[in-house]
Amino acid sequence: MAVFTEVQFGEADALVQRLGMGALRELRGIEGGIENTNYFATTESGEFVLTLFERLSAEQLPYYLCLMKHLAGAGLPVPAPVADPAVAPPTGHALSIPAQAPCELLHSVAGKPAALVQKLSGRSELAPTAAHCAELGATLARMHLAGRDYPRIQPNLRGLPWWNETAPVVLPYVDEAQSALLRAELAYQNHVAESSAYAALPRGPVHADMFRDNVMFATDGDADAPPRLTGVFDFYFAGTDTWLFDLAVCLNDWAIDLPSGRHDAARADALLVAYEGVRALNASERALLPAMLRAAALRFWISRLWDFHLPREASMLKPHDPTHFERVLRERATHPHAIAHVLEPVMAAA
Ligand SMILES: Nc1ncnc2c1ncn2[C@@H]1O[C@H](COP(=O)(O)OP(=O)(O)OP(=O)(O)O)[C@@H](O)[C@H]1O
Ligand SMILES: N[C@@H](CCO)C(=O)O
Repeated sequence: MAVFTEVQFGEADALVQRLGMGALRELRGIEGGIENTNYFATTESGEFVLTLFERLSAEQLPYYLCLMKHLAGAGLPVPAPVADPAVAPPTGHALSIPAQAPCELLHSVAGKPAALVQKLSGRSELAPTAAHCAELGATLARMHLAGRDYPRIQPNLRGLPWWNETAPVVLPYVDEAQSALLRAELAYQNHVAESSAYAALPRGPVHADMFRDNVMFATDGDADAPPRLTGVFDFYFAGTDTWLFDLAVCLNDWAIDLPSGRHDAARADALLVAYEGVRALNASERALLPAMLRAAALRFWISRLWDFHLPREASMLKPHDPTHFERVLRERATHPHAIAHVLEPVMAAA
């Protein structure tokens, strides 16, 4: 559980009242999450999540908050951030808006930038079936398409430049074999990023962290009804990147045998078929999927090593296990064609 910054009831109350949500009834620190401070806030008008951003700056945040608003407006199950009625939304094209311009979705609490978003109904499914993966795949593709007319651009701040910068910081903490793997994979990913096939990949705003614990499914249906995805949250690692990287992050988390790190073919197949039911992968994407699965494993191996060995103070914090993504990366690098068995049925269905 992570509450890095304690919020006084009175300060949260003042915020929700100013935003027109009525008086605050309850404020509860949230277990889970390692990046930001999160509280459930129940007010007279409903349930919300109050997030205080611990690392992201007020200049970076409008990209994420406006993206959530954009996707929610396009009908995606994404929590809409609550706007401050006293702050006028900026006018003109998003690219012409200075980063320091006031953002109606961004507030300040306990000296930190903060947002208030709708609380999603449902719960995360930590043991997903092929049916959950199909819901996820279709939603991911719809999100990619809905992001095409999102005008803001901000790089994925946990992309290749961050891996290059952070690897030397974590290398002193790993053993020789791990160090060799990390350095070799980084060299490979730098090489892939320079290729013309990589330059040709379609891109746009991507979530880049759509793990099982960032997605909700309905709990109100009968037990035999197919699962229904009710929400995607935690967009604070989003950025402009390739759609394929986003898909690879999802495959590595949703369609995997957790103990071994191997692909689960039935779940990977369901996820890809559903994704392609909304948007077909092109030839460059098919060719680079094995490389992006490795990239996605490397990204989370590095960030977990970083969080594990260089932790921050938090009153409630459980860092994730870095060795999981080391295992996934070894598996993807040793069996780059494992995903081909999954792509074949997708190709046949297309
Ligand atoms: N909009 C929301 N609706 C319902 N629950 C939410 C919402 N946002 C966050 N939560 C709850 O808060 C918990 C922590 O949130 P989150 O995953 O965003 O934490 P974080 O520290 O920002 O991110 P990370 O997953 O990167 O560690 C989630 O597991 C979920 O239970
Ligand atoms: N989803 C990430 C944590 C937040 O970035 C992980 O599992 O390492």
